[in-house]
Amino acid sequence: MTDTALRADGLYKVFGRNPHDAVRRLRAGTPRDELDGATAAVIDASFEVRRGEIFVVMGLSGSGKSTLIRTLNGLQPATEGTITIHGEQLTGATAARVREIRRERISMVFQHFALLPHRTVVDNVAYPLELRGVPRAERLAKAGEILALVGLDRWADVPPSALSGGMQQRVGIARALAADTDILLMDEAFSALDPLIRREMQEQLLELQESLQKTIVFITHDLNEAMFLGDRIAVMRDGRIVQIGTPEDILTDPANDYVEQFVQDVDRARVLTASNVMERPRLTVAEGAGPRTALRTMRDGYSSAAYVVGRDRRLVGIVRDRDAMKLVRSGESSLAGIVRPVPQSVSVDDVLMDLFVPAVESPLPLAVTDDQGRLVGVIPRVTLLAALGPGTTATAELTLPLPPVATGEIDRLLAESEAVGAADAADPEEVR
Ligand SMILES: Nc1ncnc2c1ncn2[C@@H]1O[C@H](COP(=O)(O)OP(=O)(O)OP(=O)(O)O)[C@@H](O)[C@H]1O
Repeated sequence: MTDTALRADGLYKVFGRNPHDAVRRLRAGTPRDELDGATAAVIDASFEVRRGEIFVVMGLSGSGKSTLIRTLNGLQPATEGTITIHGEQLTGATAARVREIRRERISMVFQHFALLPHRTVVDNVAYPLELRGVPRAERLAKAGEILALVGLDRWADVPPSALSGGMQQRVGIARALAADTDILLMDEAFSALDPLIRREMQEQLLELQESLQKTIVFITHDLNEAMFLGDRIAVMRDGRIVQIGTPEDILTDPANDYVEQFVQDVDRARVLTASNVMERPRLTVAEGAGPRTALRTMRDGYSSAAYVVGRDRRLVGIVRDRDAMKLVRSGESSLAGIVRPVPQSVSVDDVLMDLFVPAVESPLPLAVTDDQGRLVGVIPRVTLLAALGPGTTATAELTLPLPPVATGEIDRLLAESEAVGAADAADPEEVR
């Protein structure tokens, strides 16, 4: 089994007169708007969607998204090119086989829910199973389970019209899940919902996806939605895919001016993660180092505190300049007694939106750790603000809660302690 659930190669969909001739002309370089009598809705689309991935197709109205999705599920034949679903070619299959592939492999969720008004919620969800001839008791049991999954089990026996828009769309999703196909095609599935409900639905979809691991092709004209949901995003313009990439790729490295203009309005705080903006940690002291080394590091970094890292750069704690000074005064050679717990650290995958509170509460540039607890980066507050992109004007680091001890004072103390022959417990490891 391959890891590719769905793939398109050189796909064209042209409506109107002489579609194959139009494809030939497009290939020869004729602009799309000079194809008299023919509309090229999808032009030379090639991509693959991996199993378990949310692949978003994003573009303005008329860019060809709906046509692409209808071609992918065989509702309308491609003009040229191929579509492969789990290794089987859809393009070129008989109409009967296309219907079978669709039934077994692909479910759709539509913008306007497309529920059956005279059936109860549970019967709507059970409908795809009914089409497959699953006995009533069995399909109702399965539908009930899925309704519980989307939090609608209490509403099983009412007609869809008794539900709010968001709840109706959850029924639509439940129906698609009941079909138990690997691939879900979602066409502007949340676009008809109020913004707050829409946000909730996006979050719920991601939650469901964590456990279900479906292959989802999600169509939207909303870039924020695309960025929030997509593992990868294909940006369409005038029938062509102009860029395919992760949300971070598209935000930080737009392929052309068109994509760049699009991403200007993106809510970066929901897209970029700590790993996208973190810097190399500078203020670190090895766990085995002594208070004098720690003090020098803090003095050189004009900081009142530093991170302490152990073997493999594991984040161990934090030391403060005042505590280190006390140790030096008392002739102590090990840092161990003054290492405090790190008040705030974040993970590489946390989105910027979740970093603000920790950043405000952190006495040092925010520590970023990987899943093994290693210190892999830090985020100064100014970097966090700058990362929010156009319009942010912050130019200086905010003041630390506790200002560092004056360097002159530290210099004096270090000189005095050297004069009496004090030394740190161990040579500090090289910490980069
Ligand atoms: N059945 C059809 N016959 C002729 N032209 C069509 C047909 N369906 C779509 N088109 C044209 O193909 C182009 C792409 O339309 P499509 O609906 O795929 O875009 P879209 O990105 O989904 O836009 P929207 O979000 O408005 O639906 C448009 O120019 C549209 O007019």
